[in-house]
Amino acid sequence: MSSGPQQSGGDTCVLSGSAVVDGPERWGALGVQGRCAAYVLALRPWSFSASLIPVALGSALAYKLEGSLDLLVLLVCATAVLLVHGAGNLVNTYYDFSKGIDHKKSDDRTLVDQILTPQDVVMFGAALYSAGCLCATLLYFLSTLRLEHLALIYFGGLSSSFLYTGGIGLKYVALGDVVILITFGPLAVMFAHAVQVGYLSVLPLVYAVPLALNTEAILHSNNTRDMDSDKQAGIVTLAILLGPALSYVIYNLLLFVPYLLFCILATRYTISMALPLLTLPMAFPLERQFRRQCYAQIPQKTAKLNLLMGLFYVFGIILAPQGSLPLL
Ligand SMILES: CC(C)=CCC/C(C)=C/CC/C(C)=C/CC/C(C)=C/COP(=O)(O)OP(=O)(O)O
Ligand SMILES: Cc1cc(O)c2ccccc2c1O
Repeated sequence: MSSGPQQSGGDTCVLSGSAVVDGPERWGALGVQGRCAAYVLALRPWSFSASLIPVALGSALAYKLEGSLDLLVLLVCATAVLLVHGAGNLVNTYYDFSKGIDHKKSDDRTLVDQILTPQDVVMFGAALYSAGCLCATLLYFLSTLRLEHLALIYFGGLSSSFLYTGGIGLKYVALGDVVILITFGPLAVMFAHAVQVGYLSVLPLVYAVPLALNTEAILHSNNTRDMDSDKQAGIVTLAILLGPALSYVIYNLLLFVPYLLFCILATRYTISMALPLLTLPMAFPLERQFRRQCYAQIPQKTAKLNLLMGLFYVFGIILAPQGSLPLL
């Protein structure tokens, strides 16, 4: 684990480093337990709330607006989405390593530090995709959603998770942000809603907007932090195209526009929509850290904010008086 001071933008940033790495000898010495921990950490579980919250949001909407909530369907749906997300993270680990993008100082050093072999990562990713497909099959039997609709959304999510870095590698041509905005927002929310109510609806897409923007803030801070090494590796991200100053503007928009939307919802519809505003005090230190270019832990801290903001958003929907939520 790296820790120490980093001079940046005239301020000193304290680096607390990634939680993943201790060195291959240590993992080897830990035996089966150590290998299991290596597999779990390779998934980068700190990011999982980004896919679980949209599932909670879609299910809360189904419960509140249609009165439908099946806990088993919710559990299987959350597992499917988590498995596809985890597999996407592994595909990202594999391709970033094979293209020489991950290095000794990267957030993800599973392959760089030989904690796992590329073969391990490929096998693990394939196992997660297979388990995800099993869950989708189970959902077909548990939900009344038509097969073609279920397959369309599920395989849309699965192919996005692969194509983010695999195949054409959308992340490498500055399209990663679009993939994240769509998959972690509208797609996952619509999926969770559709398996509960049994049909596709545009309403969850609209409710997904504030959450999707905040989730994209996680990725954008990640890409801003990695700007120099990504440039050296010859890939193009939105952060590289924009540069540090505009990237800061975009980060602020992604961080604060959702709060503006919650203010509008709270004043025009129901006060319970003001609940996510309770996380505003967590957003200001992130803005300051970004401005000082202390990027080290911003993605993880933004993910924490995303989890809390998302939870308050879901509670806000559940607590809203009947008939008070906008139906478009
Ligand atoms: C609707 C269904 C069934 C599923 C949706 C499930 C989801 C949310 C899938 C998205 C999977 C996906 C695109 C994963 C990629 C995650 C990601 C942004 C990894 C980070 O990549 P880097 O930008 O390389 O970050 P690092 O620098 O930390 O490696
Ligand atoms: C690993 C990782 C890293 C990220 O920066 C993410 C950002 C948004 C959503 C998911 C992410 C993720 O899984």
